[in-house]
Amino acid sequence: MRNWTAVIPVKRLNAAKTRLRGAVPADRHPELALAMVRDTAAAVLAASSVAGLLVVTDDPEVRATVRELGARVVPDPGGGLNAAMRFGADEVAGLSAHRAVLAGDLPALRPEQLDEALAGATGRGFVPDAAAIGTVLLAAPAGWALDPRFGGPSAAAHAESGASMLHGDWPGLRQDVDTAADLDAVLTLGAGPRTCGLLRELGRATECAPAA
Ligand SMILES: Nc1nc2c(ncn2[C@@H]2O[C@H](COP(=O)(O)OP(=O)(O)OP(=O)(O)O)[C@@H](O)[C@H]2O)c(=O)[nH]1
Ligand SMILES: C=C(OP(=O)(O)O)C(=O)O
Repeated sequence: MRNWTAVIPVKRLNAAKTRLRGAVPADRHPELALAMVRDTAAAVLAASSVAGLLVVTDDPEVRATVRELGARVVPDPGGGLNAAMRFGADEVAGLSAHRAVLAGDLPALRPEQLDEALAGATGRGFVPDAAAIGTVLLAAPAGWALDPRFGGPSAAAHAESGASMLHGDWPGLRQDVDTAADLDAVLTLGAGPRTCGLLRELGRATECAPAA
C-alpha cells in the first residue's frame, strides 16, 4: 500500500461554514465546525494508506485539536483555499511523493473509503462531492503536481484541468457539509463521534454509533 500524505485546509472557526449558520444555535456553531474537522482528521489518520496529515490553519483550537490526533499544522498563507492547499502540498513535498488534499468537512468519512479512493489514483485524480458539483478529494501521486482548483463547480474544473474522476461507492467521503440538509445526510450515513455527539446534545441526532 502506498504512503500518502494528506493535507486539509481549515478556515478560522469563527469565519467557517457560513452556509450552515442557523442549523445549530449561533454560540455552538464554531463547536460544530471543529467537531467536523476532528472527525474528518481522525478518519484520515486511521486510513492505512495515509502516513501523515498536515492541516493548514490559523485557528488555535483547530491547531490544538488536530495536533492531539497526531497531525502537523502550518499557518494559513492567506490568499484563499487553493493557496492554502498549494502551500500545504509544497510543505510536505519533501516528505512524501504521494499527496492528497481533502475538505475538512467530511464527518461521515470512513478510512476504508479513503483507502479505496487513493488506491485508484494512479495519476492526478479527484472525487466529486455528493452533489457532483464540488470536490472532496484531489490526489497527486508521485510525479504529479497537485494544481488544486477548488471553489464553486470544482469537479468540472478539475476534470477540465486533466484530472481523472475516481469512481467508487464512497458515500461518507463524498458527503461534505455545507448546509443544514447536509447535516441530516451525514447523520443518515453515520457521522463521526464528535459531530454526532454534539448534534445529539442539540437534539438533532437521535442516536450515534458507539465509538470504534
Ligand atoms: N486554510 C484555509 N482553509 C480554507 C479556506 N477556505 C476554505 N477552507 C477550508 O476548505 C474546506 C472546504 O471549504 P468550504 O466547504 O467552502 O467551507 P467554508 O468556506 O467554511 O464554508 P462556507 O462559508 O459555507 O462557504 C473546509 O475545510 C474549509 O475550512 C482558506 O482560505 N484557508
Ligand atoms: C470549495 C469547495 O467546497 P464547497 O463546495 O464545499 O464550497 C469545492 O468543492 O471546490
